[in-house]
Amino acid sequence: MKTVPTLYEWAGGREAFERLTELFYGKVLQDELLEPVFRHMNPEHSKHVAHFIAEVFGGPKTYTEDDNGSHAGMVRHHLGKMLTEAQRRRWMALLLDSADEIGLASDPEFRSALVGYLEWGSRLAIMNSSTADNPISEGEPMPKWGWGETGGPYQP
Ligand code: HEM
Repeated sequence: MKTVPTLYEWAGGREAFERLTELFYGKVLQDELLEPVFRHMNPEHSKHVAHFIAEVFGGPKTYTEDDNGSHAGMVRHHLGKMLTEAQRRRWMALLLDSADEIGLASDPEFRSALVGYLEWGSRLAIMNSSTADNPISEGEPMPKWGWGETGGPYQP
């Protein structure tokens, strides 16, 4: 039986995600729509986001174990930020430009999974940014993303 690699393995592991977010947040700070919301980001921000996505994609538990993060903690960073759809679209565009520029795997299957995850996560980030109440409780597991489908319609 063939073993299916995780998205994390396919992408090239931790280093690939760290390169991706490093380039991306450099672009963000040059962008007129996004710079105002990221101006005061933590110096570890880029690494934390890389580790979050890597863990969701089946990599090691770096975000939850070494960075002291959690799913609820990640969501908390977005609460009350009042992010807009225009900012989300720019965020997506710059992240996908960065993926191309670092030469991240560009096969249709990987990119479909990557874009699917980023669309899902970025839309939730915008929704969460318009409330003060965290919809995710402490202790809830990290999301998991693989090669397949999301598995059902949106449930509020
Ligand atoms: C898949 C989508 C996303 C993921 C996985 C994600 C992940 C994260 C993580 C892990 C943090 C905490 C970083 C830290 O510990 O320093 C964070 C913070 C933040 N994110 Fe996101 N995010 C996503 C989408 C977005 C989008 C679309 C926006 C805005 C357009 C956004 C805006 C922010 C802001 C403003 C912060 C706080 C920055 C600060 O510390 O000042 N995020 N995000």
